Amino acid sequence: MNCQVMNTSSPSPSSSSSSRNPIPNSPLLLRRTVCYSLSHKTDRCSGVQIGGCHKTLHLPRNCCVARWSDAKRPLRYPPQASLVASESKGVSSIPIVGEEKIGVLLLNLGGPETLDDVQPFLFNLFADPDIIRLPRLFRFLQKPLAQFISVLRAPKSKEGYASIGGGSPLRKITDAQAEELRKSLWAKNVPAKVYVGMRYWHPFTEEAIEQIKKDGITKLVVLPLYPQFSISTSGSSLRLLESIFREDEYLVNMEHTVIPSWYQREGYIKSMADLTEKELQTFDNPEKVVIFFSAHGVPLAYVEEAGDPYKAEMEECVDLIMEELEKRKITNPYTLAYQSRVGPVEWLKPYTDETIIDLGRKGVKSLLAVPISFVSEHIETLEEIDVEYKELALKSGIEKWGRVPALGCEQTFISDLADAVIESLPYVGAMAVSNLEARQSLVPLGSVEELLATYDSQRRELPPPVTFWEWGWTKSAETWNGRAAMLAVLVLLVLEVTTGEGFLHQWGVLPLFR
Ligand SMILES: C=CC1=C(C)c2cc3[nH]c(cc4nc(cc5[nH]c(cc1n2)c(C)c5CCC(=O)O)C(CCC(=O)O)=C4C)c(C)c3C=C
Ligand SMILES: [Fe+2]
Repeated sequence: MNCQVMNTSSPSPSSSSSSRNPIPNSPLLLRRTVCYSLSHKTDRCSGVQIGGCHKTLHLPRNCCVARWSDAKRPLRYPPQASLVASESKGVSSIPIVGEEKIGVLLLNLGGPETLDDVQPFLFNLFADPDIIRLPRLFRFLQKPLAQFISVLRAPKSKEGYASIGGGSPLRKITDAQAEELRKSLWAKNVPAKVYVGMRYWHPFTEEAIEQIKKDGITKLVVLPLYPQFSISTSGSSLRLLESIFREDEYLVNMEHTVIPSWYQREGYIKSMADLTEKELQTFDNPEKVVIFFSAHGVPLAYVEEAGDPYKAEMEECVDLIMEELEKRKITNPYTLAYQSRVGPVEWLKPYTDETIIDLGRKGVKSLLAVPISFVSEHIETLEEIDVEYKELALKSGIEKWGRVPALGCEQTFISDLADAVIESLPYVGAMAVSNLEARQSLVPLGSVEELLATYDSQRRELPPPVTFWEWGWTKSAETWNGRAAMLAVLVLLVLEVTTGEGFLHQWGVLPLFR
């Protein structure tokens, strides 16, 4: 990990080119061009489009949209001397530029810090309606269901966390990133305080917001630490923020903007290419290595039914990294697959495990895994990729396995995040910048409410991505077993709630409110 992990208390301040060579028969071959239709088509839509264009995003008329290149014009801030709080003097009061107090809120997932945290962490995760969205009629079952699934999943998850040292490194890494971002902003003459708000574990988003209020922040930039946008990650955190903002007079009046995704930023792409290039050099024949992008999956329905831009952003992100590598005369074969699926429903394909086996079968001997959906080391890089997928690859005939580290506090990356924050400042509180043609992200920069209105506005039901048990020998049998199990448990839960008797009452899970 390239972070100097700090023990800060929290919330802490803080195109296709013919020379490129995708794997033969890889699904990526058919999905080279990311296409999205707005009221104006963008350049990217002029490429070859095979395999179906993903959903149209309908933007609200007054949607706040920023153009990175526009926003790159230098911003005029008062010189360092006019700052009220000077970092070097160790003054702990909040930095003020003019009358404004600038804050940056980093949103992240959070992870259990000890094995005892695992089950309650899982409860928080499964209680999130953006992870399990129950039919309206069954919404009242969200918490008992979350309790049930978390208790059942905890032993398996605990094993994983035990194998990476007894807890998730996420908090420490995110705190360190926050501190580096703060330093970078100050170095660029933008004195801002940086906060960390986690979705499912400490420091919770609510805690960060309390601190932001206490500090009297007047302008807030919300920056999810996920390069690509998904309903299940950034979307979920923004949904939570929306509800917190709506109920609070201070927050309603505080100006803010959101940077919903930033996978297309030059600094991020260059940093990913740098790390990949470096790691390729550890192989005997670097040019023969297959670059294997592995992204965290989401259930297919998120993309196909709810309009999640995640898959499109992921594919475009891979394209951009490969384009950058190509500029450096690196034209290795590459592919993209999705990992970490949970439960019986269909997730984004191709799956990482199946793709590894397939590549082995095709005679690939060297593989470099690139985790691409997350910027910190976490359980899915340290355990799933480094241990499980490596083992699978070696069994499948792959002889040399490598893995690109997560970005962590890599300097170019952090500096670019600071630039993203600075470029977004003119849009804090701004409305109705409607240059759609210039829009470079599939999800526009904007305020929380506007942003959430651009996708998933109907919040349709999503099939639960998890089930309680699986058996059977075929995928289809597992699917139906899972659905039957789900239905059975729902019926049991309904009976419990209506009769006041049953196994959840025996375990003390119900009633929820005593
Ligand atoms: C972009 C990243 C992520 C997406 C998309 C995502 C969707 C998603 N995740 C689950 C279920 C679980 N995720 C778990 C851990 C976890 N997830 C991400 C990132 C994304 N999740 C990270 C970084 C982590 C690890 C945090 C850490 O502690 O290091 C877990 C818990 C671990 C386990 O038991 O496997 C679950 C469960 C779903 C269902 C989902 C989409 C709907
Ligand atoms: Fe996850």
